[in-house]
Amino acid sequence: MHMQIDYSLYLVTDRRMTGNRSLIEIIEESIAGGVTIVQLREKHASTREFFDLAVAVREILKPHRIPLIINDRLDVALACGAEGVHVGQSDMQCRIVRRIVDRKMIVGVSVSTVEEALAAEADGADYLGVSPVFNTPTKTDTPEATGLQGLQKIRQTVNIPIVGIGGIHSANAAQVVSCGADGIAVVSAIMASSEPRGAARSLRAAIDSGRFAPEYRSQT
Ligand SMILES: Cc1ncc(COP(=O)(O)OP(=O)(O)O)c(N)n1
Ligand SMILES: Cc1ncsc1CCOP(=O)(O)O
Ligand SMILES: [Mg+2]
Repeated sequence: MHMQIDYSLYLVTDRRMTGNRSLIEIIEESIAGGVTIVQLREKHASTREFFDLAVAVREILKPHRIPLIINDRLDVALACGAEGVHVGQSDMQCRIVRRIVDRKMIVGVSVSTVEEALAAEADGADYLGVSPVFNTPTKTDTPEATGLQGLQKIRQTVNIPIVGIGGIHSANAAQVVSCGADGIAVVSAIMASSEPRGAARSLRAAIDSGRFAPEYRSQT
């Protein structure tokens, strides 16, 4: 088994949003603001570029004991010594990933329905990315948004940790958490912010307030 993972504030990177800033600097700032887990998401990099970047990101996460998750690519995750890999419904299936790696590797799976959630849990997923909770311009090739109600249904169905992703920012993060999510995963709320440390801090405050706001649960 791997160490206990804190999924509460999950940063998913996107270099299209970094402008002239360095990805490493944004990640470091976001950690100072309270990010607990980082996914390197590179949809256009060459394999070599992806690997080199993964090694560099891993170096900065290590002293903070923050797990690195690699999007889509189990080969890159294994090669750079990342703690985990995240796969979606059109990526390598979780049960096939599990044939290759043991329980030490964190495997996350994107789901948007109760059926997908149950299948991923049975296949050995460590956590689920409920995706997308809200529509988002960051990723448009998605199934219909689950909304808070869909997220809640999935929460009531599976026993593994779940994070909400898609259109989440400091004004709605508390609701997502109060619906039972173990955390929120964000791209633009941190990556597109001119102040990633402050953005992460605001998200952290919202997450913490959501944990103490069970009243949302009965409303959704
Ligand atoms: C935490 C988290 N949840 C969902 C996703 C989406 O994964 P996927 O559906 O495979 O889409 P891409 O990110 O690969 O475009 C995610 N990356 N992370
Ligand atoms: C990677 C991903 N998977 C589902 S929605 C999404 C993008 C989320 O981006 P944002 O946090 O900017 O809405
Ligand atoms: Mg994917």
